[in-house]
Amino acid sequence: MRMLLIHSDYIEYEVKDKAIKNPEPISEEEKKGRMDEVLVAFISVEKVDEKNPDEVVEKAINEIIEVAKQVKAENLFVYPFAHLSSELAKPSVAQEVLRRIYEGLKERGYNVGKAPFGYYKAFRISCKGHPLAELSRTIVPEEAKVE
Ligand SMILES: Nc1ncnc2c1ncn2[C@@H]1O[C@H](CO)[C@@H](NC(=O)[C@@H](N)CO)[C@H]1O
Repeated sequence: MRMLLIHSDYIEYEVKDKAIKNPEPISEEEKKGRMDEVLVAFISVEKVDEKNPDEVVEKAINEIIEVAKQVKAENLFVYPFAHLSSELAKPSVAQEVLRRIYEGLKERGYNVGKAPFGYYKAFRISCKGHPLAELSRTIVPEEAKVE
């Protein structure tokens, strides 16, 4: 899994079109969204994550919360983003992994937003620009690590 973490003044998105055959069903109001004072996690779920989805979900949640505490962000935003890797997991696995990360962050008491899965979207973001405002993380299951 590859994550790009951007501490932002705001993130806003607008759904433009379907990008896969069966995108996540969304309501009219979910076609646009905005969140202010937010740590945005752009996430590409990778093929290697299919070896142990449970483990990568847990690790991703912990990594996002660790950065949220460092930058003092109370709002989080999970953004499915298929552009951080050339070894993507299939959409069905990716959608479930992203859903579990979103739910797990909410369960830990954060105010969490998400962008819909499986669409082309326009988005605007305002990065805060401080030294910890732009971070990346790579997460792999233990068994996938080469000795
Ligand atoms: N392995 C994966 N990890 C994360 N997201 C993934 C994915 N496979 C499919 N998606 C979702 O389907 C859209 C088309 O690839 C993706 N859309 C996007 O990435 C938008 N930024 C528009 O390009 C995304 O919603």
